[in-house]
Amino acid sequence: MKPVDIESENFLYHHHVLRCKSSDPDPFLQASCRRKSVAQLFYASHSLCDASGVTQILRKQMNSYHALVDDRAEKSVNNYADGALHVASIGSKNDSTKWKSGLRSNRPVAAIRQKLMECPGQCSYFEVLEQDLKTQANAPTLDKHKETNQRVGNFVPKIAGPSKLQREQSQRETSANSFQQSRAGSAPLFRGSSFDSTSDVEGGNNSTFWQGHHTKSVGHGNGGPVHIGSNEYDKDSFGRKSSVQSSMLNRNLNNFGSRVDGNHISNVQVPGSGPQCGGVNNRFMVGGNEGIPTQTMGNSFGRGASSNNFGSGFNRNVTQNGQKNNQNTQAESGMSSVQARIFKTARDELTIQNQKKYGSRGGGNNGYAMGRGAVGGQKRSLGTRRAGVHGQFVPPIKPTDEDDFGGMFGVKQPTMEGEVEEEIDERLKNIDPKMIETIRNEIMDIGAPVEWDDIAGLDFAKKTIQEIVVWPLLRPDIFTGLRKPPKGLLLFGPPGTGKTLIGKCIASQSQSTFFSISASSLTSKWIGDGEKMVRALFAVAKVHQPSVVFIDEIDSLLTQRSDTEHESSRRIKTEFLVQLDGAGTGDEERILVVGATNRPQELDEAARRRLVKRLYIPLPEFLARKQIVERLMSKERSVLTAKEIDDIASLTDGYSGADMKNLCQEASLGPIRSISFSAMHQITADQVRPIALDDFKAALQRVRASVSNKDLDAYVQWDKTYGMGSGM
Ligand SMILES: Nc1ncnc2c1ncn2[C@@H]1O[C@H](COP(=O)(O)OP(=O)(O)OP(=O)(O)O)[C@@H](O)[C@H]1O
Repeated sequence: MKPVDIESENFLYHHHVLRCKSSDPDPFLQASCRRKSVAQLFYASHSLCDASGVTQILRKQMNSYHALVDDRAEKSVNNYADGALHVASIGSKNDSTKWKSGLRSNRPVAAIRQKLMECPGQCSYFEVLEQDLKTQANAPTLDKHKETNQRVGNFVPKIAGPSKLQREQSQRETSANSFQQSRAGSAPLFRGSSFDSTSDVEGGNNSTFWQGHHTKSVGHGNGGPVHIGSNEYDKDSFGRKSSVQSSMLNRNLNNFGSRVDGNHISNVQVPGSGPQCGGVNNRFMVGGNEGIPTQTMGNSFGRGASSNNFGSGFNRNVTQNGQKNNQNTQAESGMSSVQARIFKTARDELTIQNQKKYGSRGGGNNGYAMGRGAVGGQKRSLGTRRAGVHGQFVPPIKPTDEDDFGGMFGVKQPTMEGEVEEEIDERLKNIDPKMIETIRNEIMDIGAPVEWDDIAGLDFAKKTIQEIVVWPLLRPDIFTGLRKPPKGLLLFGPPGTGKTLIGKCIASQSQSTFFSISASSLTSKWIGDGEKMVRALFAVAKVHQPSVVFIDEIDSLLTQRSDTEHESSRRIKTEFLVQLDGAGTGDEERILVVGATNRPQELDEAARRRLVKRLYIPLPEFLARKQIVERLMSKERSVLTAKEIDDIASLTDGYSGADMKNLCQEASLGPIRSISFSAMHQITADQVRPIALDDFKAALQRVRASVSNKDLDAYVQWDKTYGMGSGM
C-alpha cells in the first residue's frame, strides 16, 4: 500500500491539515496544530503501513513543522521574546511590552555550532563558547562595552566550569570564594559583553540546539530566561495567554535564582547539560537578585528589559556586600535614588544591620552567606546576638567581697566588662534558685551558739555525740577509715528533753552549718517539689559543709512505707533515703543528718538503718532538773536557796526539760501576781519582789509533767531494742 494513499485516505490527516490551514494565522497556534497533526498522523500511519512508509509521510509534515518553529521573523514562533514578554507582562502595567526584541537574524546562533563542527578535536561546546566570549570581551569596541555596561551594570560574572559535577556543586555552595574572588578583581572568564544579546549565547535557538530535550527553554538575551516547563509548542507552552504560565514563569525565575551563586554564574547551561538556555543577561540580573523572593524576581523580570533594572538587580546584590559598593554601583549605573530603593526582606535587613554592628566577625564573607540560599558560610541564626543573662545587667547594689548569702553561691567575681557576676557553685547549678532561697531563709538556722553546758544532764548522750560526731567533724583527718563518723544520728525520746537543743549544740560545737527542717517545710502542693527540696537541701548542705541537717519529727517524714500513702510523700521519702545512703552525701562529704523523734517505733526501717547512731534522750534526772532551775533562776531575781532548789528538783520527778522551763516561767510570774492591779501602774521593776519557793509551789499546781510513764516505758523498750542505751 502506498503511503500517499494512506495520507489521502486518512481522515485525521485531512482533518488536521484543514484545521491548520484554516485556523488562526497566529504562528504559535499553527505550530501547535501542526505538532498535534504530526503526532496523530504518526499513530494513524503506523497502524497502516511499514516504517519506511511512516517516515515518508512524516518527513513532509515534520519539515513543514520545523520550518514554522524555526522561523525567526518578528512575531514568529522562534522569536520568543514576544511570548516571553507577554507572559511577564501579565497583570503588570509597564513598558516591557513595548520592548523590542534584541535578537538579530543577521547573527545566527548557529555560529557556535559551526565552530564546534570545525573544531578538529573533541571540542566541547563550552570551550568554544569561552573562546568566543573572550574574543568579544577583549574587543576594543567602546560602544560595545558601553552598551554592555548599560545592560548589566558593571557586573563581572564568572562562568564556572562546564562539568556537571562542578555545576551541581556550585549550585549548592555559597559561592563565597567566587564572590570574594570577583570582588578582589580576579580575572573573570567572561565579561559582560560576552552576554550581549548579539553574542552566540543566545537562548533563542532552542529548537536548533536542544532538539530532543524534554524541556524547552525560551529566552532572550535582554529579556531573560523564560523557562517554559513543557515541550509542547502549543499556545500555552509558549506562555502567552495562560495565567498558569505566569506562575510557572515565576517559578522558573525562582529556579534561576536558586541556581545562580551570588555573583558567580555557575549555571550557564550548555547543550546536553540541562534544559535551560535562556537569556544570559537576565541571569545576571537574577544572580544579582540572589536571595530575593519569588515575587520580587517576577517583578524584576517585568522590568527586566530596561537596562536600569539590570543595574537594580545587581545593585541589590552589592547592597548585601557593603554599602560602599552599593553606592558606587548606583552611581555607575546612573540609578536614581527612587530606583535604588529596592525591596529588602527582613533577613536582608538583619544581615546589613549585623554587618554594621559586628563587622565581618563570624563569617568570612561578611554575612553575604546569610543571604537566602547561602549554604555553608556563616551560621544562620535567628534574632540578634544575645549577651547572656547577665549581659547588660548592672546590679543596683554595690557588690561586696562576699555575697549576701554567706558564700552560698560563691564569691561574686568581676567580669571583663566590669560588672559583678555571681559565680554559682557547680553543685547548685541544677537546683532551682527559689528552693535555694527557701532553704537559705527558712531552713538554715543561724541562731545563737549553744554550749554543752546549756544542756542540763544527758551526760552520756553529750559524751557520745562528742565522740562520734563533733570531733570527727572538727578533725576529719584523724577520723578516717573505721573511725569515720556516721552520717546519721537519731535522737529519740520524750518531747521537750532537749533533742533540738542537742542538734544546735552539735552544729555550734562542730562549727558546722545548721539546717533545721521538718516535714512541713518539705511538703509542697506541687507534686515533685518535695523531693526537689530534699535534693536542694543536701546540695546546699554540701556547699556549706561541714553541715548538720537536723530533721525534727523525722518520723513524720520517714514513716514506714505503706500501700496507702500518697505518692508524693513516698517520693520524698525515697529521695531522702537516697540522699542519706550516700548518693547525696559521699564519703568525703562532712554532712551529718540528725533526726529527732518522739515516736521512733514508727520510723521506716530503711531510715532507721541509715541513722546508725540512735541515742535515747531521756527525761532529765534530778541533777539535770536542778541544773535547769539553777541556770534559769540565775538570770532572775530569786531568793531560792540551794536546799529549796533541791526541793524543787525533787518535786519535779518526771518533768522534761521543757516542763522544767515552763515551771520556772510560771514561778517567775508569782511576784507579779502578788502586785495589786492598782499598784501595777506605779511600781518599778526593782520594787517587784524576787522569786521564792512559794512561787514554785504555786507553779507546780499549774505545770504538770507532759510525759506519761507509759510512754517512757515504750522509749526504754525501743532503746533496748534499737538504741545505744543510756550508758549505765
Ligand atoms: N536537757 C536540757 N537542758 C536544758 N534545757 C532543756 C533541756 N531539755 C529541754 N530543755 C529546754 O526545753 C526546751 C525545749 O527543748 P527541745 O526543743 O530541745 O526539746 P525536744 O526534745 O526537741 O522536744 P520535741 O521532741 O518536742 O521537739 C529547750 O528550749 C530548753 O529550754
